[in-house]
Amino acid sequence: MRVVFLRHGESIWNRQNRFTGWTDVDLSSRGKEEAENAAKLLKEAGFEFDLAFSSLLKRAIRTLWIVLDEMDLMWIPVEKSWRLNERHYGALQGLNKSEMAKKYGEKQVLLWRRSYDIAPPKLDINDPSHPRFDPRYRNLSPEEIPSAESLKDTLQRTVPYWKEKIFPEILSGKKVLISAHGNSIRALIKYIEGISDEEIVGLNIPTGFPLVYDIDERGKKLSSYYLGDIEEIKQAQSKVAAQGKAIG
Ligand SMILES: O=C(O)[C@@H](CO)OP(=O)(O)O
Repeated sequence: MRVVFLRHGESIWNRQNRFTGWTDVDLSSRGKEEAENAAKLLKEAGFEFDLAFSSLLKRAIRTLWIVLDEMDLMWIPVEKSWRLNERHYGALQGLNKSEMAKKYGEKQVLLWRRSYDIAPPKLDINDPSHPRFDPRYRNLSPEEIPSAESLKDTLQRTVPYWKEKIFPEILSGKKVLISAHGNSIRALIKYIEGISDEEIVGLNIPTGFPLVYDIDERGKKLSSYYLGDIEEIKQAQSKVAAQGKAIG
């Protein structure tokens, strides 16, 4: 059994190196090209899909639209859920990662960005950008609506969705594509691979490269690989890691 994860193409705030989280920022023009390229890679490798999942954020949705359009698969069912959203970056949303590293140190920024159980400072509950004011989250209970999330919090909402909605479809033989975000994908991979809390710090997902997982009937990893040029992918991963450096 197989599933493909795709982190959305570069967003406007990725380009500006700002913490994004649940802020609904669109793709940059480069991000759109990355999505087109992802579709090309999938087509060239002979992939087909019966069903797709995405978050409720337009950078993942538009990436999926572009991929499905390029693959002539716009007709397949798509299920969107807040559970696949990026982790909520709390009060850091909108701030520049490199400037935060200058102000608080690279170590602190690494803890905020990549540690398993440290959550960033909370977004004020009365801040107009708080998700409780956003109609797309109106069906969530107050306990489900975050003001900030650690990777652990993100895992606690993505894994139940994987178990209840996504994995049963894969088990029934469907070919599934998941368009999501750096940290919602990290959370799912942590679960699928059984990566330790310490090791997860080193995992960075680049934008726009399809990530293929072959899994067993328990949903655990057999093997995984990216589609695309290995050197380009490594470079893109290092670039993501370096966004927390105090340079520039
Ligand atoms: O800002 C964000 O929402 C995420 C993804 O772009 O960033 P990071 O890689 O720092 O977790």
